[in-house]
Amino acid sequence: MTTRVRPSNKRCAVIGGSGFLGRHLVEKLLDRGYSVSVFDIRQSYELPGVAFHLGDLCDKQALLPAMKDVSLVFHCASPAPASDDRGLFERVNIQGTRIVIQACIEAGVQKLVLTSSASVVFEGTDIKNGREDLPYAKKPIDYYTETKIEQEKLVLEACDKEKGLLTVAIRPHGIFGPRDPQLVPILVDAARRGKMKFIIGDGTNLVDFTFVENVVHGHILAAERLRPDSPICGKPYHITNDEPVKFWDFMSDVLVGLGYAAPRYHLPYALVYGLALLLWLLALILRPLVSFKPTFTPMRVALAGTHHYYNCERAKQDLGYKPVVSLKDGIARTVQSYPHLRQGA
Ligand SMILES: NC(=O)C1=CN([C@@H]2O[C@H](COP(=O)(O)OP(=O)(O)OC[C@H]3O[C@@H](n4cnc5c(N)ncnc54)[C@H](O)[C@@H]3O)[C@@H](O)[C@H]2O)C=CC1
Ligand SMILES: CC(C)CCC[C@@H](C)[C@H]1CC[C@H]2C3=C(CC[C@]12C)[C@@]1(C)CCC(=O)C[C@@H]1CC3
Repeated sequence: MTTRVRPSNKRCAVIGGSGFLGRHLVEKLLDRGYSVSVFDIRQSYELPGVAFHLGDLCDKQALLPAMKDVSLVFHCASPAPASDDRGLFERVNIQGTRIVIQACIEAGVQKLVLTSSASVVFEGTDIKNGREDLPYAKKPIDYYTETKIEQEKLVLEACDKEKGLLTVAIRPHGIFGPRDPQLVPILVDAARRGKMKFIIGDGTNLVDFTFVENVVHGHILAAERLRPDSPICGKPYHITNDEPVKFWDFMSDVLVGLGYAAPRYHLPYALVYGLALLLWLLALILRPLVSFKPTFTPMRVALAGTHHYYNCERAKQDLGYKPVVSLKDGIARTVQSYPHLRQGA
């Protein structure tokens, strides 16, 4: 049996702690002896040692009690990219993040760790071994990305040693793992509708998929290394599995692991992208009358048909980061965790 020690400087808050990444982060923080307040619009589980505070992060008065006596805040809340709701993304990711920063300053929080995204530099064209000094996307592909860029800028600019708030941004890419509500469920839904027979493009494009425990590891290292004299203050860090993989090999491994056929037939990338763009426009125009959500959005098609993998040397150097779970083990553990999504279940 392990005894949990809870020193007072190990009090932290996780905004978005009911979500996929947030809950994995909370579980690891508890293991490491932290006491945790979760702030979220919903409560998705119960755990001893976790105090839940329900509310919208755009409401400072609701946030402040969750930050009481807390020295470290993780901000990993965001509307899901699939919501494609510009107003919601702007309100939560931009205005809400301003409020999170104000609340941290008011509550005397010393460290703020943001979950950003490697996609802040992605414009739909190849990124090979991209480093953190790539410029932000000038033409972000969707509202999610557009507002993640602004969110990251706000948090990094808020790093102020004089005011006593230190900040850092973690940029994960393609997070996957048990309980993910996005990648595997969307993939399986597409397979069940017969839409996963096709490979978009020639199928050789390399991408990063990052097992959730590696992302958590990167966040905790960043939090623990964030000190006034450390080089990480106000900087973004790529956190990946450091094992770029062919997008369609990864999809096939997950599909086959769950009992579905791997995609086989090739479709030209430009054709599928064009169709996805048309469908997206149609959905936008018809939104007041009918609501439909295309599976193949321009963002998903771009992610499926281009190279996008990132260099995480900076995290290795400054944070001492090294993935703790390999891609192979991560895929096996993920597949095993979705018995209800198996073919025929
Ligand atoms: N899933 C992925 O592949 C990647 C995710 N990210 C980032 O990681 C973070 C976590 O993502 P996931 O865990 O995948 O998403 P998730 O949807 O599972 O979790 C997000 C959480 O934020 C909460 N939330 C949303 N709006 C809120 C509001 N107004 N006030 C309070 N709570 C609110 C939700 O209720 C949810 O529990 C997000 O910031 C996302 O942008 C970055 C790169 C890749
Ligand atoms: C229908 C198929 C072409 C694709 C099915 C799988 C996709 C749902 C996922 C493949 C890459 C994923 C991804 C994200 C969401 C889920 C995928 C599109 C993000 C957009 C999530 C938020 C981010 O910050 C970046 C991610 C990049 C990879």
